[in-house]
Amino acid sequence: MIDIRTVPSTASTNADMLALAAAGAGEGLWLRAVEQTAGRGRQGRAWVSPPGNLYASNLVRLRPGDPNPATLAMVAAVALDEVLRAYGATPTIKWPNDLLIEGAKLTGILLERSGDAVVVGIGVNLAHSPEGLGRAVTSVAAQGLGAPDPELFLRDLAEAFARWLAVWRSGLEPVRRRWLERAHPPGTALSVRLPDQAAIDGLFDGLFDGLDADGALRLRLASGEVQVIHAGDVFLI
Ligand SMILES: O=C(O)CCCC[C@@H]1SC[C@@H]2NC(=O)N[C@@H]21
Repeated sequence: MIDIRTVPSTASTNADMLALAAAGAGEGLWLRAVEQTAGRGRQGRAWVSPPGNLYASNLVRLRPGDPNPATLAMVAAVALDEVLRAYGATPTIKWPNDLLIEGAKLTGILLERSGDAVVVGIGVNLAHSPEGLGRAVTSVAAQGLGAPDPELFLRDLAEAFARWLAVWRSGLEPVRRRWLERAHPPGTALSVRLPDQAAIDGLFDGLFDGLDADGALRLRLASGEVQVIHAGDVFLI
């Protein structure tokens, strides 16, 4: 059952949802904050969170036989893509889980796990595109579409997420197929930075070669070899 709670301000809805999960909250709970004072991004980065954009976290309780929990980011991405299209935007998905418009970042997805609880945190630039990520950013409003009401947007997103979650539970493949339909095409030039940036081989350039069956990125290197990448930052080049 979908249950949406809204608070005016908090440090991070992901942190709050992890605490709620530890206290026994059930699947389907969403927490939205009008603003966050310590929003969390991927790989330890901050997520600047002024009022006007969507900041929300959702709780999934893993069940035996569920696909790889990391692929819940794909569930979030295809649900977000569907709702954004209903609002008139035409994003492109970039691995692992960014939605972009003309190369500029529109959304962020952060998964955090504790035992059988996976918190799916979602930020969507509805009204503003906060700078400081070191990359191009955009918002729905900047696309000339008007800024959607975050609460109404979240209701649509919660419904789409629940539907795609049920699909995911029947197997990853339909989610993977929709993800690929909405992603940049095969052959797109990508640059990948692995999480351990100090590693001597931490940067790969190559061509997008789809996803493997588990949702990992396939990158075709200049040598022709395909590198399968499970975690990292990906840039369009
Ligand atoms: O770096 C990214 O791309 C992921 C950003 C995720 C931000 C969202 S906003 C709601 C939830 N609460 C957080 O603290 N982070 C996520």
